[in-house]
Amino acid sequence: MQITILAIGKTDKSELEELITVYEKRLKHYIKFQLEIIPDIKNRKNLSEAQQKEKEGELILAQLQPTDTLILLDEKGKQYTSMDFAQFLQKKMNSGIKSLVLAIGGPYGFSDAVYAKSSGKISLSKMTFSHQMVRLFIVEQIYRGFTILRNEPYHHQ
Ligand SMILES: C[S@@+](CC[C@H](N)C(=O)[O-])C[C@H]1O[C@@H](n2cnc3c(N)ncnc32)[C@H](O)[C@@H]1O
Repeated sequence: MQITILAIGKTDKSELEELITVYEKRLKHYIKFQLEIIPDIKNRKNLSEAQQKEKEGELILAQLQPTDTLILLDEKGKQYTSMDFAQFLQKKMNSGIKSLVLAIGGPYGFSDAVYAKSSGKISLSKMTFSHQMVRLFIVEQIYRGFTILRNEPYHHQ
């Protein structure tokens, strides 16, 4: 299985980005992994919030392959402990799917079309985080999940 984090927004040279790269590199020892960034829409000042969400939704859906299983990072989604999230990853691998795509939305979240295409929603907290922080948190949790599955000394209960 391959895991892709699909995110709307900018890449920048912030300290967060550096940390994301650290976990990205670590994760690649366990699984095929990629972070795919869809650049911000240009001229979005002319768009209403609904129009921007719609357009971002089209860009997200255009990236998907028929073999992708799409899960959304969404504050209204299901919350997991890290142990349960590790089991979630294991179950996805056991199910034989080729590709798990974890999507992070833009400033106004996901369009209805994206929700309709998704197979589930995961919440990292009831609080709202910036898309950049969500990138870091999810990549660290995926890494943590694999260390749990391998019984490696990273996660302590
Ligand atoms: C700035 S937030 C958008 C918030 C927007 N009000 C919404 O309804 O989703 C940008 C993206 O970060 C992700 N995100 C933010 N907080 C999250 C959380 N607590 N759990 C999971 N994903 C989150 C979601 O993918 C969201 O679309």
